[in-house]
Amino acid sequence: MTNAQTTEISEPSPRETIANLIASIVSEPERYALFFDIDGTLLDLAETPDAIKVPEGLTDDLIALSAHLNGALALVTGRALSYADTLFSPHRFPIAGLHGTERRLLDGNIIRAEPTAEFLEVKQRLATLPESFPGVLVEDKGAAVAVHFRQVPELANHVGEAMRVAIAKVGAGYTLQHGKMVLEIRPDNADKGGALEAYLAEPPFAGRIPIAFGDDVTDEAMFKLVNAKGGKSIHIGAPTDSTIARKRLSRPQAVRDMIASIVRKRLY
Ligand SMILES: O=P(O)(O)OC[C@H]1O[C@H](O[C@H]2O[C@H](CO)[C@@H](O)[C@H](O)[C@H]2O)[C@H](O)[C@@H](O)[C@@H]1O
Ligand SMILES: [Mg+2]
Repeated sequence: MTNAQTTEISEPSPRETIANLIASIVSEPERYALFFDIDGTLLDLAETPDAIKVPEGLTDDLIALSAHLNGALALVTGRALSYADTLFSPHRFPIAGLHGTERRLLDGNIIRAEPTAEFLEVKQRLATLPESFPGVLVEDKGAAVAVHFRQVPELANHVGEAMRVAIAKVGAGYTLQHGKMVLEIRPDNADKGGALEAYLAEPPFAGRIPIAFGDDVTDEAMFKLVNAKGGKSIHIGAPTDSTIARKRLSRPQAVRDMIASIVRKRLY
């Protein structure tokens, strides 16, 4: 039977939960480290990798939020680090690219994966895939390669088959990464969880509670680490999406609104 007491101790609504989190980050910034995925989290998804838009004001808001956190804000993306840098240029955020395979260190040096000869050969062959499958798009990311079929979803099975053949040819040291209308071959020696762990071992991130935002399969590794560390994992997407994240925002605009809200509350 429901009574007044059960009502009082009921869980806060998702909106209240996010509002409480915003209030905590505003009032106690020294407690938190924030980690953002890029595509589908900070930025709306687009038809092709190069068609994404960084909304006006987002870079400034991220810079302000980073300053509020004394620098404890990093981007953790499947994009190549060098490409991710261009999105927020000339600012240089701490960034882990290629799903954690590349990472800029505090001193500015970048840890990178060295592609094997086998990988480079396979990448070259994959570049010709659009000749057999028009509409498929091959994204050369240096030490990784992505094959997109967002514009030709009916070719998903053909891309899957081509990528299974390709990964078998590449051999050890690489893995097949699933994503949104994309399959990638990337080094298997790292993931986004490992990137977070590495950041959390360094100042200004060390000793802080991690909060991670992500929308895709690759972000589950960050959520796993964050959940284990008692942090906050926030999935961007529908309530029916399969995720181990414990909180949810519906779309990238909601993430941008949350960032703007922290920044404005801090300024006023
Ligand atoms: O980890 P992320 O920052 O989310 O990067 C994941 C992949 O994002 C990009 O592909 C996705 O976004 C494209 C642009 O919106 C979209 O056209 C594509 O269908 C998505 O899969 C990027 O191109 C990949 O390299 C990233 O791994
Ligand atoms: Mg994403």
